[in-house]
Amino acid sequence: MSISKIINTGAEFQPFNVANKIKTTNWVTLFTVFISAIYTLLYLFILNEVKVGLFNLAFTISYALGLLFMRFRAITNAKLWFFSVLMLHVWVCTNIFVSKESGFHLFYFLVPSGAFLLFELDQQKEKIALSILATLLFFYCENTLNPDPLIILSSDLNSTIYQSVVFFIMLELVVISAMFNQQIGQHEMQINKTATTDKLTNCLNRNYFFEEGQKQLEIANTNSRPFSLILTNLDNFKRVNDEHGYLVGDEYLVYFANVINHMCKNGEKVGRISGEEFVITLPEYTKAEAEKFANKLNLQIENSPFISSGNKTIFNTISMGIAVRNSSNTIGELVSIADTALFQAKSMGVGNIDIIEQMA
Ligand SMILES: Nc1nc2c(ncn2[C@@H]2O[C@H](COP(=O)(O)OP(=O)(O)OP(=O)(O)O)[C@@H](O)[C@H]2O)c(=O)[nH]1
Repeated sequence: MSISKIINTGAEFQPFNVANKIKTTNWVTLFTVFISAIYTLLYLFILNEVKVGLFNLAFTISYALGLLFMRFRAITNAKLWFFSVLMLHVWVCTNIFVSKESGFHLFYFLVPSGAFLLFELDQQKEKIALSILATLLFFYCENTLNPDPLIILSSDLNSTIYQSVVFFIMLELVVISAMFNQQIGQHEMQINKTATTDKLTNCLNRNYFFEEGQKQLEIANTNSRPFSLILTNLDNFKRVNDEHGYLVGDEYLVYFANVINHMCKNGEKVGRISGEEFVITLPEYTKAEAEKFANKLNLQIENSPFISSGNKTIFNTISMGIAVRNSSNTIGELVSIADTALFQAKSMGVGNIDIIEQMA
């Protein structure tokens, strides 16, 4: 089983934020299995303490069992299991295997930050309960002498183990912080995408298109450069839905958006401003160039029928209205002019283009 498969255990088909936390939990679990395995090897092969080594191996396996909970989608239980095993393990190390001089109980410091990283935002009870429990256990271990440890360590070995504990805590803190940063970054990207993009076609959504289009238009207005805009409308799209079903209609919209996007290589912005209406900004395009672009798009759609995933062939046409900037417009005004042109194109039948050039 590959590492990425283990990391993704239980995350399949989960919403983005839940999947993120599951993957992080699986990472932390794997990392802890790795650290615990190192101590198992230390007990078995350096200290020659077979009984303690086997005990520690049982804890190492117990951490890994958390992945089984994930596999069966018991997500909260998997997280609670992880922290329970961790706290019990630290307690056994400090109070049975060796003594507090080893510093094993410092691992309790990781519990609050780990709990806040791994549990969901609304799982306050779990986070607070685990943090309080870890604090209490830390003070219990700190103030309890273990007069009869299973392994009596020299002060040098105690010091080595103490330093290894501090090292692993630092390492885990770095890993936890890096994951935290990554989670925040991914969430920001996701929020940004949702706020700006049309989910079906990946074109700009209506609001963001108007923002971006306005920026482009202001540059053109300031520098008195050509600027055109095309409003496209699929002809008789209702019939596509009615004849082939809504899902095929969706596929057609994605196909249409891809055709437009493939033609846009010079900073044009493509937005989906309503169900079957797309709008394209054409910075630096004169009237003739905009017309050429529209004709090319028209031909592309008319000459290449769309074949759906269920092998349905759809021939369709588009109508377009073009607005050409000739004075200081807002993007809203240009879309509205293009809409008038589109209305005129539609009134002539299907597959037509009409163009309105603003007088200066
Ligand atoms: N599949 C799918 N259909 C959509 C979506 N958004 C809008 N529609 C459909 O688009 C169709 C638009 O219908 P109309 O406004 O009558 O347009 P039309 O059939 O293209 O007619 P004309 O524009 O006059 O050529 C309706 O059937 C809507 O349900 C979408 O996201 N997916």
